[in-house]
Amino acid sequence: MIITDYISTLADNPYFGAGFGLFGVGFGAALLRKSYQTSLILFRRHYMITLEVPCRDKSYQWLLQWMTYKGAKQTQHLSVETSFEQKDSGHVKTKYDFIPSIGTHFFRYGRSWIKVERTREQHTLDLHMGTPWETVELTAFGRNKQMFFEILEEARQMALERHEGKTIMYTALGSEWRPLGHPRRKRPISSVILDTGISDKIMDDCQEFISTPSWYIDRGIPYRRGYLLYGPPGCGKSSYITALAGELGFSICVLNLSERSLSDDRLNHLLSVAPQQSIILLEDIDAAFTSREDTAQQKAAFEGMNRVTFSGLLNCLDGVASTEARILFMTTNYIDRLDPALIRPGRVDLQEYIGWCSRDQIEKMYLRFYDGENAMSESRVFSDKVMSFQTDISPAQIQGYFMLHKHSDPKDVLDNCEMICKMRKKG
Ligand SMILES: Nc1ncnc2c1ncn2[C@@H]1O[C@H](COP(=O)(O)OP(=O)(O)OP(=O)(O)O)[C@@H](O)[C@H]1O
Repeated sequence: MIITDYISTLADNPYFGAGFGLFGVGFGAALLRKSYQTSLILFRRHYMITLEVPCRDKSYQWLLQWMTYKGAKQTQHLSVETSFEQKDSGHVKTKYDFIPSIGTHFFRYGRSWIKVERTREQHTLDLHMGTPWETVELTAFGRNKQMFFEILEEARQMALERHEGKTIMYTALGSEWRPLGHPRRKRPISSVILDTGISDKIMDDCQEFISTPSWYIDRGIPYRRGYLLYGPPGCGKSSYITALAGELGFSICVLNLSERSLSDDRLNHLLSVAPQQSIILLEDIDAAFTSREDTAQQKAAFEGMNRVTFSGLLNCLDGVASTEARILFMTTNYIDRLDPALIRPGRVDLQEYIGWCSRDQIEKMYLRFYDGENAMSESRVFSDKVMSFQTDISPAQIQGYFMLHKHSDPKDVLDNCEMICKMRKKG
């Protein structure tokens, strides 16, 4: 009784009525907001698709390029990426690419709209690169993931087309491979003139290796092949490997074993994450390690120079078998300084001496540089003269000499041959 009296007095109280009304409005608004949020979440969950691409992923760079070409026209908020491109004429051109900046952008892709959110974490670093952590998130209506596959594939194709006819050189940065400068134009294999049969022998071996993965896998043999090119400087070891990579459509990952920050673990990691279809190149391998039979004094000179140990390197070379072809090239000027363990079969499967010019090489080099009507006979005279010096001549010396006589008469070229001996051994 007392309670009903109390309620009826409250109902008559205008302040209470107004308060209750306000409470009702607030409650209603909160309910509306909550249900709006819930339905938004449900809508996003069931009717929208999202793709997050972190900067560590391989497709991140492709996607940025894709956004540069597809999206930059459709947004007004841009950041710039400056690059230099060398033309065939040698002229260097500066290029500015506009990438949609950090923030939210809307692009049209086919008939759909996509929201592209590029974010950069101020407090998180990509520890390997030392750069701020970035992600790109794509959001679209619908449930069809196919669109994202198409975008990634388009971005990948775009990246491949940019590199068509080029050889990409990679260098190790932290625990990752990063392109070193711009992709270079492929060097024609015919421009590197080695002694008869050597070029074909290496090329055939590589091609045979690449085309027979199942042969290795069926027999439980690790699917990798090691090559050693040795010989005096300036005879074409590096040039040949570059040309070979171009011919095979491979990129080149150059590793400097003398680098101080390279540890056994990092080397192992780098070898296992090398880009697909790439040649790993360890140049001047003798500079990093000497033969174990060398004197203690010599050993001491190398100890502490870097953190890759000899046994660490051997382990890395023997590393985990992968289904991806691994082609590793080593070069040295001094094969006798190498430890036999480093070049035993399995680590080095094919070794070739790339030596001083033979008569045949000299003639072929002449014909590559001069193509007058008497070039054939001139090339023979030229090679006779060079051979008569009875001294070791490298192709780099011959190339250096021809460069001095770019526009000279053949007669001048033949008459001044002695200059070749004065050229530095490596051009
Ligand atoms: N066999 C060759 N045919 C054509 N050009 C060559 C040849 N050998 C060397 N050259 C030229 O000489 C220069 C030096 O050659 P390269 O660096 O390939 O020699 P290398 O044997 O790797 O020397 P190093 O042992 O010092 O590294 C290049 O410009 C290259 O074009």
